[in-house]
Amino acid sequence: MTGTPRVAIIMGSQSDWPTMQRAAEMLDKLEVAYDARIVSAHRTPDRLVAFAKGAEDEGFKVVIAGAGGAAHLPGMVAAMTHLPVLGVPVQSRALSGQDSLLSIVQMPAGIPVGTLAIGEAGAANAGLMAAAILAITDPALADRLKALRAAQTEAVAERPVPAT
Ligand SMILES: Nc1c(C(=O)O)ncn1[C@@H]1O[C@H](COP(=O)(O)O)[C@@H](O)[C@H]1O
Repeated sequence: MTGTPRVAIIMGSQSDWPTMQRAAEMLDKLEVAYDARIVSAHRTPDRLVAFAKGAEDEGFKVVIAGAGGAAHLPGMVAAMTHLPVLGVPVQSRALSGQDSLLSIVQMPAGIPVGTLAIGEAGAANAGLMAAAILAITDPALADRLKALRAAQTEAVAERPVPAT
């Protein structure tokens, strides 16, 4: 997707990309430019601070942050930017993503993270949510969002195909 990226997709590790790719695919479908980066509160704290403090100046309007386990990334980014931050709990092996979910969703009042569902569905919905936020001031994108939803509705059969 060309154009200045309006959405930043950040993730704590390369291992999160198969999940976070669902957000990227949704934004591709909706023709929304994004930039995907690996940023970790734990392993690359300086990169985290530089990203979060500079995100607005870079032209981003929404941040999607995915992390697993002790998922401090979304909350730490939210602490350092006024941009809306959408958190995606990546499914962890040890605790199936319950740890990721709880560490992202339980923010103290004053620093919000819009938390999505665990795993790929959450990542896809984060892409949709980011697009919906941008669509408030972008009528062409709003039309593309409506068309995508209509196509999704159209694709649902009224009756199930008999099991073989
Ligand atoms: N939760 C975080 C953060 C963070 O919150 O900053 N940085 C990495 N991680 C997570 O560690 C998990 C395991 O990472 P590795 O697969 O690299 O060992 C990943 O799901 C990542 O998001």
